[in-house]
Amino acid sequence: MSSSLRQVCSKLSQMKTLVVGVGGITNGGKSTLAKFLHQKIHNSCIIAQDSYFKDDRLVPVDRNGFKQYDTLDALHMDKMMIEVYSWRRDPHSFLKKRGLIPIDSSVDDEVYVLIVEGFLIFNYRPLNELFDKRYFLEIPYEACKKRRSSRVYSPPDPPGYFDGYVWPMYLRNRREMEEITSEIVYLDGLKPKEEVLGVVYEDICQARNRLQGQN
Ligand SMILES: Nc1ncnc2c1ncn2[C@@H]1O[C@H](COP(=O)(O)OP(=O)(O)O)[C@@H](O)[C@H]1O
Ligand SMILES: NC(=O)c1ccc[n+]([C@@H]2O[C@H](COP(=O)(O)O)[C@@H](O)[C@H]2O)c1
Repeated sequence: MSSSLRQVCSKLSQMKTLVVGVGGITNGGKSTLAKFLHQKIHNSCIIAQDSYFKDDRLVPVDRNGFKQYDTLDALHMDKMMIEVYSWRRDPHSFLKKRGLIPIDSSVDDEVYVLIVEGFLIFNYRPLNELFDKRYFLEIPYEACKKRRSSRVYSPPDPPGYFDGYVWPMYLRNRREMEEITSEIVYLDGLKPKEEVLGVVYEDICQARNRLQGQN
């Protein structure tokens, strides 16, 4: 192996990484929390599951005529995993390519933090097994229905979609998630934002400090 290649390999192996999952119910506050963490944590970035929805023409309807958006089949999980693996291979270059750190910066000792955000991130086994920390935001039926009614998706929710499709799918997906994973920190998404964000931030800082202290 050439000495420059050896140097690169050594730098990569020195990089300490933390993969944080921010999952939860629709409108539970996932993207609010993920954005806050990204703003506060140096060397962090977000990969959001929402960016991987398939084109509407590829999403089938169920027997009630509702578009089946709330399943893993509605998402390009293969493409999402390519992004995640790309970060894992070399987080420093990943951040540089996305303009999140200066192009001429060199690898530093700080932990690189990947924040993966989405409503079905813990249901997809190849992704779920990569998390060091898992957070799940939950809010009750009424609050969820209210928040969802003021959000406009593309395509927008048709009449009856929440009760006829979104809520039953939430219950089903949550059951499936709990069958495959147990190490989840549940968060009450009705609590004031500052409180929810503060608790998670402190928890991640502790995990990061522990990692940083390891040689
Ligand atoms: N703790 C909270 N208390 C009250 N409203 C919140 C809280 N967290 C998020 N929200 C609001 O709920 C809506 C959905 O939040 P968002 O972060 O987009 O949810 P998600 O990404 O889970 O769908 C937004 O209007 C947001 O401002
Ligand atoms: N982004 C899209 O293309 C799209 C389209 C239709 C519905 N949705 C909805 O997005 C929800 C998941 O995202 P949130 O957790 O951000 O609400 C799902 O409940 C799904 O019904 C998204």
